[in-house]
Amino acid sequence: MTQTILKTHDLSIRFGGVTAVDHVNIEASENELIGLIGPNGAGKTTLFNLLTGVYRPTEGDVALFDGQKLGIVNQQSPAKRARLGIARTFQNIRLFESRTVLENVMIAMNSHTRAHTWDAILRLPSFYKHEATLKNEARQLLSIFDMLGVQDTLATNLPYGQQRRLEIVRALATKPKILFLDEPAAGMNPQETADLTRLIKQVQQEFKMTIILIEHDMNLVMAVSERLYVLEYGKLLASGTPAEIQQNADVIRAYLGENDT
Ligand SMILES: Nc1ncnc2c1ncn2[C@@H]1O[C@H](COP(=O)(O)OP(=O)(O)OP(=O)(O)O)[C@@H](O)[C@H]1O
Repeated sequence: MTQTILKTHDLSIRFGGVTAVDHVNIEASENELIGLIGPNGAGKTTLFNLLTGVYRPTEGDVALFDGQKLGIVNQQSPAKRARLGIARTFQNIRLFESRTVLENVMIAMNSHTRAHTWDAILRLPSFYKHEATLKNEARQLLSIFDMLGVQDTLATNLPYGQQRRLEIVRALATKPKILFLDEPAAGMNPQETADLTRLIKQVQQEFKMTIILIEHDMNLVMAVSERLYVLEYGKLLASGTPAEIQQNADVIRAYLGENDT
């Protein structure tokens, strides 16, 4: 039986007069791949910011489970949230540009494993052992993403599509239980998008993690998602399988309305 790993209860946030997320109730199970779609300004990124604890809700909450209730996301510090198993990528790329690809991944791992500061300062044997283990794990991750060949390249010198992939590798490096991807295909060319579609599926299968993604590329989101939630004006408009959503009259109207403007 699949276990619920995340569940929201009447999740809402208001900015002045705008209710950007309005009493949204969603849930995700272990190893499930969920797409979050909706017209521009529907509240998708704001919902992500609530789910990952960046924003505090005006009303409602986000609970995480691991067989039992782990805690309410927005009551935890960012470090505690990472330890609860949440990782995300952002619409705009946030890499350490002047560090190599390998260093970028190792830094992400290190922030998660919390290397012992004194070991590092004193250069104790345990420091070198820790460093070697991290390097090994980082290289394994890069190899899955076909990026071992660029491990010594500075992040800033990578082509755009590879920078986006590196962001996903960095998020995976923290060994999350839930991975949030905010428009991972934004700005990618069709070939890069096709490669990414395969990779997202591969990550879900190999790492057995829950993935929740926002994506405007309908081919990608319909190809990878097992279930979709559709937002409109901050409210949940529909949920269902890709086939159900593609035939949902309310969803078609919401998207056609967007194209009319
Ligand atoms: N910090 C904020 N302050 C005020 N209003 C905000 C803030 N963040 C979002 N909003 C408003 O909330 C609504 C939802 O915005 P959001 O960015 O979440 O939509 P979205 O579905 O992610 O859009 P897009 O697909 O264009 O990225 C919009 O009306 C937006 O202007």
